[in-house]
Amino acid sequence: LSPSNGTAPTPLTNYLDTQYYGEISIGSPAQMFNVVFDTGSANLWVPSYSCSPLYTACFTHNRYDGSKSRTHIKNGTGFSIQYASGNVRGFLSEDVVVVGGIPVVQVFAEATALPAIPFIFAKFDGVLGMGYPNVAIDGITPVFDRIMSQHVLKEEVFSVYYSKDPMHKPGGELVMGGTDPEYYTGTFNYMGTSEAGKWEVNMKGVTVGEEMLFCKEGCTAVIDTGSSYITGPASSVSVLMKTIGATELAEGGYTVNCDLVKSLPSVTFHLGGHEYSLTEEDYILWQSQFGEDICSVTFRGLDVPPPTGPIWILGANFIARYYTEFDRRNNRIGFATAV
Ligand SMILES: COCCCC[C@@](O)(c1ccccc1-c1ccccc1)[C@@H]1CCCN(C(=O)[C@H]2C[C@@H](N)[C@@H](O)C2)C1
Repeated sequence: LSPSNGTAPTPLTNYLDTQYYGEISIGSPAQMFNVVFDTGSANLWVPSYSCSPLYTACFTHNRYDGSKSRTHIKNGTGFSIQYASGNVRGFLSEDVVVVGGIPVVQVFAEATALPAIPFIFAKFDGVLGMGYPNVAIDGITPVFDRIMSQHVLKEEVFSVYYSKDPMHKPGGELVMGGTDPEYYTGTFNYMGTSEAGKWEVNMKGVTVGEEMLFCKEGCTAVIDTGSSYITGPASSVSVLMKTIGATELAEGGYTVNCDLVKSLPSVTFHLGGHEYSLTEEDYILWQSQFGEDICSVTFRGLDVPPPTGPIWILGANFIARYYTEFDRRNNRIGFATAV
């Protein structure tokens, strides 16, 4: 797998099965950054050298310094992107960005206001949006679109492998231009994206054990490489948690008694005529804190207001089980069993 045969791999790091990120460079000489490759957004931003000292999160991460890059092009337009956790503000710049060995001249944002929560917990520096152009703030052409227009990729697709085992090296892999057979078995099942220009599909239902409990009339599922967990409508997730005997923590997380994990039901997502099941191994995060075992459930309630919502967001814990191909040529998503 190398740029020569039209596919470009980027190894990813897995931090506690909740943060997956890979390295890119910006500028000449190269300034290195760790970024989350996020199908739920479509802009690239990294912390800025001119971030105010008020923002601690800037100083615990790599920062881009335009004055040190001979290929830096000044822009200065204001920028702000909104996440579920709050927004990131800054200004636009342009420079050579290298992803998987492929250089592109890219407009990106230098973040000058980076909220401590949650970014002091981020092991990565910034976010590289892998979403469609119509999701991009300020109409900026996304990185992957710039790479596609160079016609260096064998196929206009990218694929994501997230490992489930923090000791596994690499912790994951992004392949632009194809898939990596080393990380999946069997064939891909494909389904068309539901709405033009978003990495989301129609879901026909969510089954717990043998009973279809949620999304019975159909709903939308977003396949989001930038989310750690699976989120669903708060009411559905609270019923799901009651069904598996989980208790809610203060900050919206859930835990179960580790002794009961073995008997937990599988949760099955009905997508594109196929059933994608997660067992307790896929949705329980077994952590030992201060010598005792904490079994947290990697589901979260999240109410997304209409018309976008109600939606289910299938994040890293789903992708870790189902190797995912994002196909821009055919506007479809493919799943195969990850190894
Ligand atoms: C697989 O690796 C996941 C990376 C972690 C994502 C995340 O857990 C995170 C944790 C710690 C520090 C920062 C961030 C984080 C925050 C914002 C952008 C990117 C990463 C996010 C926490 C808030 C909710 N959430 C999203 O809205 C995410 C949803 C997604 N689409 C993004 O646009 C924002 C996920």
